[in-house]
Amino acid sequence: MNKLLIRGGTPLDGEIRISGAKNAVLPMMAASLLADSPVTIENVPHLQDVTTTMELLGRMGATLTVGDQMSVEVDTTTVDTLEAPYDLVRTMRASILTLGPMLARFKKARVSLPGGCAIGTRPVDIHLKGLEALGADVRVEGGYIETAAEQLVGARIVLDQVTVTGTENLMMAAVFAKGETVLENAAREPEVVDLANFLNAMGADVRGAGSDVIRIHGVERLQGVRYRVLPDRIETGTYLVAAAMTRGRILVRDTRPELLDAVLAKLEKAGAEIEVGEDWIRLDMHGRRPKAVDIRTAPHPGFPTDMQAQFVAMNAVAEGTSTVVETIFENRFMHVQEIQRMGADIHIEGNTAVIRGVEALSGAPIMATDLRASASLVLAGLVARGETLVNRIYHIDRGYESIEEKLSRLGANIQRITS
Ligand SMILES: CC(=O)N[C@H]1[C@@H](OP(=O)(O)OP(=O)(O)OC[C@H]2O[C@@H](n3ccc(=O)[nH]c3=O)[C@H](O)[C@@H]2O)O[C@H](CO)[C@@H](O)[C@@H]1O
Ligand SMILES: C=C(OP(=O)(O)O)C(=O)O
Repeated sequence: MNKLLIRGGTPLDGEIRISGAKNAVLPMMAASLLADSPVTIENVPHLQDVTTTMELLGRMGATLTVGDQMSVEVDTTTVDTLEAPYDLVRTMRASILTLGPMLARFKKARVSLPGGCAIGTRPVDIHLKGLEALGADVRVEGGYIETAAEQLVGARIVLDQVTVTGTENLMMAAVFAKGETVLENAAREPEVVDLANFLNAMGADVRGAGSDVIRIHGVERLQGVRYRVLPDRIETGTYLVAAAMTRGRILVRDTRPELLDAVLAKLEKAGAEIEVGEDWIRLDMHGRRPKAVDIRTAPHPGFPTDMQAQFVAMNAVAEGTSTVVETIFENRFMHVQEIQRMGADIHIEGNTAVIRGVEALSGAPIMATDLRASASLVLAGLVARGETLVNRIYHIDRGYESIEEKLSRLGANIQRITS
């Protein structure tokens, strides 16, 4: 099993480029099931989740071709198996995103229930209620969601809770529905907007994405397009935090600063000097220790839960005491006990972590439990004295492209150990 060995203590210094967004490319690959001619997605990141999605679409019978410029062509005209099986869904929850498009285009779908994961129970009840509201017959049997509908019909759907993949699934399900579908209390994440733009480029009529009301007018068909996926704002934020907590400086290229307002505001509060251009962000700590910042996660445009763990790691070595409140997932503090093993002073009470910044962490063997928790442990390793060995890094490979190469380019002492 692969591990990362980190020798901490070097301030990061240099520049890197950001990859395409995992959480935008995965729904787009699923949405390619809606097109009746091949779709080409550009700026596809080299991630385990992308490989899993390619395998999933391949098993359905789609033809996938990897092209130049990080592009992937998906031809779903050859699809003959309308199922997302458990062995793939269990490794990647985002497989649930095939449910809406499969139902819309092929009138039926069978998708394994994703189940819980390290960060929480993560039910999909809102996805299923929404499909029923569109007129689908939905049954859960033997761990599988089975759904069918000859013709979906537009409806007004008020989502009980803001859900990103729920919004995306229903948006995709509704593209061929008769009449208008209105999604209220919709997620406003940039990846939802990117998916809507992608669907519209294929010929769909989706309006209002980025606000909490999305209107979808059903159309007859969607055709293939060439589309470039937006940059990954969470990868961007992770490298910025890495630079801030090592008291370093960084230039991040090929990103979109306006997608990170909440994160950049917190980094400035932590003492970082930040400069932005159209597609770049420069952060400089001028060698200073970061100041602790309070965090409360919230749906976009609030502070992203996917950046919470990284800020916990920064606060662990920052000057002062902070509170970090996780409001989206009930169990997203798995990184805390590992960072404590490195000498951090953190107390958890319910959904709140109280963090007293310490001068230094010390390297230790630690265990990654989920994607962003793993990233936070790597960050902690970068500032720790001595060696940190991060185990179970397959979680990191789900969402970070070549993390050790990018960090090495910034001067970090990090290497992958394969065994
Ligand atoms: C592939 C992808 O885009 N993943 C992102 C997506 O996950 P995902 O779309 O799974 O997360 P949701 O936005 O759905 O989850 C938000 C909250 O709603 C709850 N909920 C959701 C659906 C439902 O049917 N019932 C229900 O109760 C969840 O348990 C959670 O407490 O948004 C999360 C929140 O920004 C991010 O952390 C993930 O990185
Ligand atoms: C929780 C995440 O991803 P997923 O929804 O794919 O598990 C994440 O990207 O931090």
